[in-house]
Amino acid sequence: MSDATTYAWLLGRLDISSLAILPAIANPTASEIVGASAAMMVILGGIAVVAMLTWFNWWTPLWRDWLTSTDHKRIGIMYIVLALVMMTRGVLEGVVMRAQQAAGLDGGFLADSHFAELFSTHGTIMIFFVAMPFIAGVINYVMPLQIGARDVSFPVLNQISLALTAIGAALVMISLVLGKFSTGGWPAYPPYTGIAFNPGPGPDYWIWSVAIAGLGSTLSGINFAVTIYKERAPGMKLFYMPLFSWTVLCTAIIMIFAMPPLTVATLTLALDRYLDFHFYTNDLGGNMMNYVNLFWLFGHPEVYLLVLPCYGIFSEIISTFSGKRLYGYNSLVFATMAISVLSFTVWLHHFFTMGQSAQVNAAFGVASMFIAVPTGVKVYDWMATMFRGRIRFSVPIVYATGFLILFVIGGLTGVMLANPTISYQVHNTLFLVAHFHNVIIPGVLFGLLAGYHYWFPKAFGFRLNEGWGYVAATFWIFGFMFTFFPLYVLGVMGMPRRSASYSDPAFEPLTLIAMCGACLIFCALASLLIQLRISVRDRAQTRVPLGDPWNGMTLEWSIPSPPPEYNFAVVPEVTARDAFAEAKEQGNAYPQPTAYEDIEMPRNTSIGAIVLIGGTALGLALVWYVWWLAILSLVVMIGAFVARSFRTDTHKTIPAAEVAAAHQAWLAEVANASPVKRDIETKDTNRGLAALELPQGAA
Ligand code: HEA
Ligand code: HEM
Ligand SMILES: [Cu+2]
Repeated sequence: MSDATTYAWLLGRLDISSLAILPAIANPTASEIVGASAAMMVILGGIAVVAMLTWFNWWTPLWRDWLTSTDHKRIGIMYIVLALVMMTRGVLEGVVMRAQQAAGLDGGFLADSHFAELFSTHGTIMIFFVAMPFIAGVINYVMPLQIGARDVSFPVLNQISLALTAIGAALVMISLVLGKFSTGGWPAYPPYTGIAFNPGPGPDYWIWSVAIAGLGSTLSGINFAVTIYKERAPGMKLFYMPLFSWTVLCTAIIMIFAMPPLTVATLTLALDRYLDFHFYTNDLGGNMMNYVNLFWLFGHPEVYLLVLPCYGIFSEIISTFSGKRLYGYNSLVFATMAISVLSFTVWLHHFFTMGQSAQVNAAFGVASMFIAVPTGVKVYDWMATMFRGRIRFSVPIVYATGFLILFVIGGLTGVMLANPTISYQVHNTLFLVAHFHNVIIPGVLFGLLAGYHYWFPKAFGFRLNEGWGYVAATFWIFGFMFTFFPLYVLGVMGMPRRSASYSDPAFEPLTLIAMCGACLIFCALASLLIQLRISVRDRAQTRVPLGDPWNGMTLEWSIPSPPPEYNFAVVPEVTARDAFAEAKEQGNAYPQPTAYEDIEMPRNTSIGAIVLIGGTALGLALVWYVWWLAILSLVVMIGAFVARSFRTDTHKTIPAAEVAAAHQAWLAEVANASPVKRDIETKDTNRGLAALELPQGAA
C-alpha cells in the first residue's frame, strides 16, 4: 500500500501535493509564482497577526472584549474588520486580473485556469466576504442605536452569524494555501463545478464557504427584522424610523427570502458532487438550467440586498450634510419597499439567452425596467434634499456625490441590459462587467465607505483624518472611472468576460487604461490604510466625546462616543421623526432623567468561538473528505449547544447607580462644554459652518 492510501482515513484526499507552494518550486512559471506568493502572504500574514497578539499581550483582551462579546457594536466592528481584510485581497486580485488582460494579447503571464480561479475567488470574496459582512457590520453597529434599542433581539445568535461568515472567509483564505479554489465563477454554474469536469477540491471550497456564510446571513436577516419589529424605543412608530433603519428592514426581509434558494442550490450541488445525485447533470433526469434559475432567484435579490442599506446610508448622509430634513421621506420608504418586492420578479434577466420563449424574456425585461422607477424616485429625492441645502462638503458627501453621478450611469446601462435584444448582443461581455461594477462600486462600496467615515467617530470617539479621506475618495472615484468605463467600450467591441487572453489587438489600449485605473484603486485602498493609521496617531486632537460630531438628527448622535455597552442610560421616548433633531429644536436634546433603572445585558459567551473553530474544521473536513473530523466537529458543536442550553446565568445586571454615575458625568461634560468646544467638535470642515447649529439645550 502506498503512503497516500495508508493515511487516507486520517487525511482524506489531502496530501503533500495539495500544498499550493510546491508547484512553484518544481515548475517556476510566472503563474505559479504569483500563486505561491499569494499563499506565502496568507501564511506570513497569519504568523504576523499571531506574533503581534503575543508581543502586545493582546490575546486576553481579544478573547474577553471581542471574540466572546455579544455586544452588537463590537460584533459590528468585527464584521467590518473582516470585510476590510478580505477587501484587500479582492482588490489585489482585481489588479492582477487587469494586469493579465493588459498583457493578454496572445498570452499574458497567468495560466488560464489560474485566471479562472482569480475571477471566481474575486467575485465570491467581493460579494460574500466584503459587501455582505461590511453591510452586516454597519447594520449591526448603527441600526439598534438608531431605533433606541439596547441590543439586537438575539445577541448570541448574532455572534454565531458572525462566526458563520468568518468560517466562509477562512475557507476561501485557506484555499490559497491548500489545494485550489473553484474555477466556476461566483455563481459556480455546473457543469464547470460538476464532479465530472472538476473533481478537485475547488468547487467544494466554494460550496461550503458560501453555504455556511449564507446560513449566517439568513440568521442575521431574521435577527435584524425581529429587532426592528420588537425593540424600537417607545413612541417610535415605523414611520418615525430613520431611513437607514427602513432600508435595513427591507434588506432583512430580502435576506430571509433570498438566502434559502442559495442554500438549496449549494446543497443540491453538493449532493451531486458527494453522493452522485443528478440534479444538475445532463443524464439521469438532471437539468443544469434548474441550477441557473435557483442561483439567480437568490442572486438578483442579493444585489438589491446589498444596495438598499447603502441607499439608506446615503439618505442619512445627504440630509445631515445638507443641513436639511430628507425630502420625500414617505416616497423614499415606499420606493424601498417597491424595490424589495420587484427584486424577486426579475431574476430571469441574467439568462435571457438560455432559450426560453421571447414572451417570457419580454415579461422579465419589462419587470426589470420597472425597477428604474422607484430608483429614479430616490435619486430625485436625494437631489431635492441637496437643493438649496447648506452643503458641508465633508468626506461622506464626496462619496455621495460620486455615487449620485456614477450610479445613475450604471443603473442606465442596467436598463439597457434589461432589454433582451440588447442583452443578446452584450451578455457575458465586458459591457456586463462594466455595468455591475458601475452599480456595485459607486452604489455599495462608496455607500459603505461613506458610512464608515460618518459613523467612525461614533464608534471610536475620534474622527478619521479628513485630508486622507478626500485623497482616498478621489482615488476611488477616478480609479473607478478609469478601470470600468473602458470596459463598456470593450464589451461593445465584443470582448467576452472571463477571458484570460485575446487575439484582437484592438482590445489592447483599453485594457491598458483599465489596468492604470486599477492601480489608482489600489492607491485608494492604500490611502484608506494610511488614513486609519494617521487618525489613530492623532486621535487626541480629534476626540468627540460629546457624541454629536456632525450635528446629527437621529438617536445614535444623542449618546456619548463611544457609546456605553447598554447604549442608552435611559431609553428615549420618541415623539417625531428625526428624534434628536426634534429634541434639539425644542431645546431638550440632553434631558435630565427622573430615575435610572438596573439594566440587564447578556453575558459573554464562547459559543461563537466554538462554532468558528468547529465550523472551519467541518468545512475543511468536507472539502478534503476527512470524515472522522467532520463527525467530530459536528459532535463538538452540537455538544456545545446542548451544554449552553443548561446555563441559567446568561445575563448580568448593571446596577442603576453605575449607569447613573456614568450618565451624569457625561451630561456634566456636555453642559460644561463651552460653545467653542462644541463648535470644534462639530467642525468637520470650515465650509458651510455657518449653517451649523450648536447642540442646544444641554441640561
Ligand atoms: C448593487 C448591485 C446592482 C444594482 C443596483 C443593479 C441594478 C440594475 N441591474 Fe444589474 N447586475 C448586477 C448588480 C446590480 N445591478 C450584477 C452583479 C450583475 C451581473 C452578475 C453576473 O452575471 O455575474 C448584474 C447584471 C444585470 C443584468 C444581466 C445582464 C446579462 O447577464 O446579460 C441585467 C439585465 O437586465 C441587469 C439589470 C439591472 C437593472 C435594470 C438595474 C436597475 O435597478 C437600475 C435602476 C437605476 C437607474 C435606472 C438609475 C436611476 C434612475 C433614474 C435617474 C430615473 C430615470 C431613468 C429611467 C426612467 C430609465 N443587471
Ligand atoms: C476594487 C476594484 C475592482 C477591480 C479592479 C475589479 C476587477 C474585476 C475583474 C478584472 C473582473 C473579471 C472580469 C472578467 O470577467 O473578465 C471582475 C469580476 C467580478 N467582480 Fe470585480 N473588481 C473590483 C471590485 C469589485 C467589487 C467591489 C465587487 C463586488 C462587491 C466586485 C465583484 C465582481 C464580481 C461578482 C465579478 C464576477 C466574477 C465572475 O465572473 O464570476 N468587484 N472584477
Ligand atoms: Cu439581476
